Amino acid sequence: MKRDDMNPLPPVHAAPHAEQEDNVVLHANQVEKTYPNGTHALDRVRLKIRRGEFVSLLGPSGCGKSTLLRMFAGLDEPTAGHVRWWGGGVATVNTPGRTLAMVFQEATLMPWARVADNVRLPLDLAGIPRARSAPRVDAALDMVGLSAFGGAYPRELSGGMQMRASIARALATEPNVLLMDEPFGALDEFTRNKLDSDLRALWSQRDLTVVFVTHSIYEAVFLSTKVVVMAARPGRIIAEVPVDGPDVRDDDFRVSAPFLNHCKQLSDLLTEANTR
Ligand SMILES: Nc1ncnc2c1ncn2[C@@H]1O[C@H](COP(=O)(O)OP(=O)(O)OP(=O)(O)O)[C@@H](O)[C@H]1O
Repeated sequence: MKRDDMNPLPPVHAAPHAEQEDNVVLHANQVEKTYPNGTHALDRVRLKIRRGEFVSLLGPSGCGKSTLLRMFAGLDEPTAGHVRWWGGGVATVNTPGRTLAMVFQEATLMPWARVADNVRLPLDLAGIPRARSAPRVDAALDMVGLSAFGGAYPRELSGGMQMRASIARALATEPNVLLMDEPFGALDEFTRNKLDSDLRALWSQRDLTVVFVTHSIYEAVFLSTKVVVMAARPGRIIAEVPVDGPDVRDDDFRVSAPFLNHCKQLSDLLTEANTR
């Protein structure tokens, strides 16, 4: 028994409202990060992420992608500059309509707990009673195509299904912003493409802002409304590239001229920045 599809529905939201300042959800303003060991992980990073965008942070190992994502998650602080959430400080997060959830590279499921119990965990921790959390868990499992697996244990799922469960756990919190740190990096290419397609479809159905860390040019172009290109030593942003693609993206998009042109453009940018 295996259903490896996130629930396909028609898209409900259009392009991000890029021109409107009040739609800025996350703002890194001249953010610097130097770790205590002296590593200069981020150099004067300026980035605005607006409501409804799907933004990928793309760059080689060590360019500070995870560091920046962790700052957006409120898990780390800049050594200079500041991060703003919906125009305010970190206390703005977790107020109504302003919630974040994070998905990590590892699924990090509790092996002794059934999938539904794993997905319910953040709701239990938030003290939400079972009567209210149960429909949210069911809805989240349905969104990622795991309705039939709520009673299974993580070991009974494939790697791709475990990542779906991890995404469901984040979605159960009904986040406005989903922060994803290379969630499909450990999966085979076929499964990764499938999950990318389903994630893109899921995003297009919801009022969701996504920030997605990846090393993969192809994945970044397929998923994103905008790709933020980073370089290392020190970690910095070298370009922001809006992706010109259809709202509904399928395998045809992966071989289309705009897709291939964007891949070439990003490859050139990365090569230039990282061979200096
Ligand atoms: N806690 C830490 N202490 C010291 N240095 C750190 C710490 N975390 C990250 N670094 C360093 O900061 C730099 C940026 O790391 P970061 O993990 O943000 O990069 P990344 O682009 O996400 O890399 P990868 O793609 O390999 O995950 C790297 O040189 C890394 O070694």
